[in-house]
Amino acid sequence: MSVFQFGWHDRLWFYVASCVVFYFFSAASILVLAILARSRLRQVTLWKLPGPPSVSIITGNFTQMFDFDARRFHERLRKSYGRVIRIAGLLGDSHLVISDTRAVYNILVKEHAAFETPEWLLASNARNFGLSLLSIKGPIHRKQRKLLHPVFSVEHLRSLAPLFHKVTQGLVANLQETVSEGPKDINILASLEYLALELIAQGGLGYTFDSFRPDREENEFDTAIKEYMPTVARLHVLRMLAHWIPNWPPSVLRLVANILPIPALHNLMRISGTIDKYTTAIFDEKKALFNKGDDEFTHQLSEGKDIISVLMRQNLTAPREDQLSDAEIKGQMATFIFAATETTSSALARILSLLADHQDVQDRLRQEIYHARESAGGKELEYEELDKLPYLDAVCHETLRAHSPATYIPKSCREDIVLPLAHPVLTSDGPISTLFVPRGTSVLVDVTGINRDPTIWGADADEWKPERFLSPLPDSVGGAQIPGVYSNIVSFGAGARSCIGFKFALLEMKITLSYLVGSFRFLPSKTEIVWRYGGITTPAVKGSNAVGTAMPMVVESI
Ligand code: HEM
Repeated sequence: MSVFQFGWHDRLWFYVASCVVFYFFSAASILVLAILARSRLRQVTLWKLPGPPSVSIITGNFTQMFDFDARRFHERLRKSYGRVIRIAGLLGDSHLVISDTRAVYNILVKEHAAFETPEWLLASNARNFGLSLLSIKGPIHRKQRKLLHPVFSVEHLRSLAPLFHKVTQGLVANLQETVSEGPKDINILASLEYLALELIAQGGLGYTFDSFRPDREENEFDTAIKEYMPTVARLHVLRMLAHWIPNWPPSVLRLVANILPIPALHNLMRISGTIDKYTTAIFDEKKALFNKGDDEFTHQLSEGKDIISVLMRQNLTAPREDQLSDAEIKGQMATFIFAATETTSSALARILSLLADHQDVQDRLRQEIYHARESAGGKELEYEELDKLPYLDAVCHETLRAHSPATYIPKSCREDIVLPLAHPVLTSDGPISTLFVPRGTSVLVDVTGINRDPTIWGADADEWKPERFLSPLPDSVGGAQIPGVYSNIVSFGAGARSCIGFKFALLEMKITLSYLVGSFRFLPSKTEIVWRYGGITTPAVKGSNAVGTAMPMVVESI
């Protein structure tokens, strides 16, 4: 006989409970399906646009689009489907990839309020960096931008140039020591990452990570910076759900995330914990100095000229409604470190890699730098002197054009809108000259698509040719009216959300190149590298599965 005895009333209860559960889940599924069907039907016009076939009912084209090796797929998209492309997202959602200049001008500049940063990206940035430019929108974003704008001005950057020189000299001394016994194959990316980190730490925060101290070893913060972009790239699909996650305290979220069997998520939790620990410590130290008065503040490493110090002073005198809270200032600190490090080190790595492959360009650049130094009486080149070097400028401009660190700028359409197009698009119903974008549609502005459009730049658009920027550009470039804070290219975005640090990045790149190319010869390594996509395009050793990135290169002192 069974141990359990069920009477008729138990069976009745069991039957009723099963019915309730069954009907509840059926109703919930029907509701979810109805919501999904409604949102997919709103996008019905987008189905007629050119685009690749979806490869999965659940993830659409996402695995092809956001994979580490996605660069070949991106190129195929551009070459095969044109300037307005529909790709499939999660559960049949339609995403647009756009490189039509008129449409992009409207997205980034004219209608920027309708095309905001996607909610999932704002929410994910808020969790990792706190309340900063990268995690807010609307009037608060405008308020932060207004207060931050002057500290990124040319006038202020000019005052930071001596600090940039000093930090870069630290890198040169370090490299001289490494190659003192002859040419050596080293991971130059690691040096560039330390440099970018140290420049934003000293110039942005008035803090030092002692990056070039001879006995310095990689610490948890260096690892966090290096692994952040590749880790979030691995979590792309999960991050798209970030804004649905409840607003629990970070410790609770970390606990829950660590229970889930997703190693990249555990890594992200470790990274965001490390960011918070370090930025809180740096902020607290700075705030204590600030409260002691101006004398203490100007005795910082940066003499109080760093971006956050200037911001804290400005904040004190700003009208109350424009002032930033402590949490907002701390958020900017974390944001600057992450926005400035991986992007500029990747851009510099790309330039050195191209210079190693084009020794003639490297020689010509070196001659220009030597000549300028001679004319300056052997002194360090001032901001204006560096800015005026035409070949150095051409090398930077052309590299950022042909190899933009950010391939796409993600936006989300917040209201039904009709975008004008510079070029008609052939849909399955025939050609269209305007594009209807329904509310809720995700849009990827294709930076590389515009930067390399052959109808704008000519048949050699895919080639890296710094000379391009030494003579007047073809009329097609001016005629295309390319939106961009950096002339004629979209690599730093455009409009209200364009890169606030673009002049900082250019100054950093030019000072670094003037020292490195002036002191060393760069030659290709025998170890093959590949450029991996992951939000920012970064180099890695071919075949390596390491999360972090690397770029071996032979460096010779001259
Ligand atoms: C080569 C280097 C860099 C590249 C290619 C780059 C590119 C970009 C791009 C494409 C955007 C997004 C525009 C948009 O969403 O519409 C952006 C935003 C941003 N960048 Fe940069 N960036 C670089 C360096 C820097 C540096 C050095 C800093 C800080 C010192 C910085 C700080 C920021 C910030 C704070 C934002 C958010 C602006 C906002 O939402 O208002 N970036 N950057």
